[in-house]
Amino acid sequence: MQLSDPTLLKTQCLIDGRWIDAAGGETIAVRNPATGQLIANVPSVGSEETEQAIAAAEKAWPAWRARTADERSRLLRRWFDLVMQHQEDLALLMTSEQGKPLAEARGEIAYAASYIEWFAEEAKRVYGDVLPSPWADKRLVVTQEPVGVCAAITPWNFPAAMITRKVAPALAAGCTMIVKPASQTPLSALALAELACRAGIPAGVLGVVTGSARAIGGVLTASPTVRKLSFTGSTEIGRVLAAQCAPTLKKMSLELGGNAPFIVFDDADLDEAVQGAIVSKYRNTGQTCVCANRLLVQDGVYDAFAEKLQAAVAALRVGDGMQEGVEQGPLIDHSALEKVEQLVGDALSRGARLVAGGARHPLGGTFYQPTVLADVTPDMHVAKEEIFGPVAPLFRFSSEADAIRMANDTEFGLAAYFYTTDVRRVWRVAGALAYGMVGINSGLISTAVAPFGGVKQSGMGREGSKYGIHDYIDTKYLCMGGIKPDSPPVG
Ligand SMILES: NC(=O)C1=CN([C@@H]2O[C@H](COP(=O)(O)OP(=O)(O)OC[C@H]3O[C@@H](n4cnc5c(N)ncnc54)[C@H](OP(=O)(O)O)[C@@H]3O)[C@@H](O)[C@H]2O)C=CC1
Ligand SMILES: O=C(O)CCCC(=O)O
Repeated sequence: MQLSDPTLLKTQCLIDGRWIDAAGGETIAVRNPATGQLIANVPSVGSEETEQAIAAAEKAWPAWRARTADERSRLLRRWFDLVMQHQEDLALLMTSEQGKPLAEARGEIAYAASYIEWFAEEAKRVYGDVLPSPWADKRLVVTQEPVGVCAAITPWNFPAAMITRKVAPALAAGCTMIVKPASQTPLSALALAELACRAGIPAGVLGVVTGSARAIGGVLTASPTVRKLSFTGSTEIGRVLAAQCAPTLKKMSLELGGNAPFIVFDDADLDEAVQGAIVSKYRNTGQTCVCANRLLVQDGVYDAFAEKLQAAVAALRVGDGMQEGVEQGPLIDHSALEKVEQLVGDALSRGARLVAGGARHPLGGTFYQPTVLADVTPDMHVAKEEIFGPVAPLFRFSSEADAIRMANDTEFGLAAYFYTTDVRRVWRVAGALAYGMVGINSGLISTAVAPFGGVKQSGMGREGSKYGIHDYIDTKYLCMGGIKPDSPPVG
């Protein structure tokens, strides 16, 4: 990996504006999932360093919140500019540690930067309110205040965007934040932090700690100083963190697992639906929480859709993401590969039919062939579990009511998609789907301007959009008495 700016390869944690190693010198190895090669070692810090990061964030908070929204906005804007100036280096770092194709990594850097830009703008739009008073001698005012010291725990599948989607609104609102990135992809987080420092974000306002998830997570969740935790990852760990945050009653944003239905009705434009399915299912080699997990296809177009999808999947180029033209990288690690293998094996053993792929890729390592399974039924594990791999299971349905029942038959409620050309059906189905986000004739829904988040076991809170900053704000009510009865009324 040849970076134009080699100083972006940071291998230390950021605490109180200083780059530090673990007190005991322990490290975590970061490897390229496409080659298995060691890229770098980063510190494996524990509770002591995490306490220091919290103390630094607490110390930095009063001055940071006291800055005007415009000042915070300008610093964020400078950070955005630097991220975009270093897009290529950041993309190279990401592909090296995460495996996604370079074109997707470049796209993720622009996507990550868009959250910084968006919240730099939103920083100036956190409005209070004046309420009509029920008392002649009192004025009622509502102010919006930063919640304080925040923490973020982020996953490996979007090593940059999941960080900026949390840090940018937190900093815009006047909070400080400590980030614990996934151990498999810390380099993107550290490079972003380096650029935040260069942008002039003051010491302590942003901290990054890498290391033992349990130790760091334990301290962040137990600390009464940390007033909010934002987590993206598995539902299983989300529940653990929610329990750990309960004693200190922190605010929480949880962006957890999904089991997205992708419904194709008889009246859909099939070519558009296939294109949408490729984007939704195979983006990041199927490793996103909004990836289509169950493709529900109506009787009348089932065979035609399967055939077209098979052809599109056969054209996908698998390989090392560093190679130009590659569209499918490796899975993140061997346990992800084994999970995908087990899910496919279970489906085939219960009567699913193989349409494409269905095995490890000849490239070896953690590469898996883009796969399509037909005749999949609700008793198979793929119907219930988040696949997190390049496997598209096709289910058959006959009526709209069946499709809605099958789509909602899951504990998850993050994203859903459907394809139809009937405008009345659009409104009926969109209203009936129990999901936080619905793509209609679109397989790609993510953007910084829209609220991202789920219902049911997919979590709580919204990220991005005008709503995203509210997760970092406390509403305060001021009741001002003693106003002379002849003062002019307000509100
Ligand atoms: N919603 C989403 O976007 C994601 C969903 N997933 C789902 O989860 C499955 C497993 O992936 P996995 O990476 O293990 O996801 P996890 O939920 O285990 O990891 C996500 C983040 O949580 C951290 N973490 C793990 N355990 C703890 C803990 N006890 N306390 C505090 N932090 C913790 C991880 O740290 P560390 O890396 O150090 O372990 C990482 O930073 C995937 O197959 C997929 O189904 C996974 C990633 C993202
Ligand atoms: O999988 C995730 O949790 C990240 C969501 C990616 C997106 O914003 O589309």
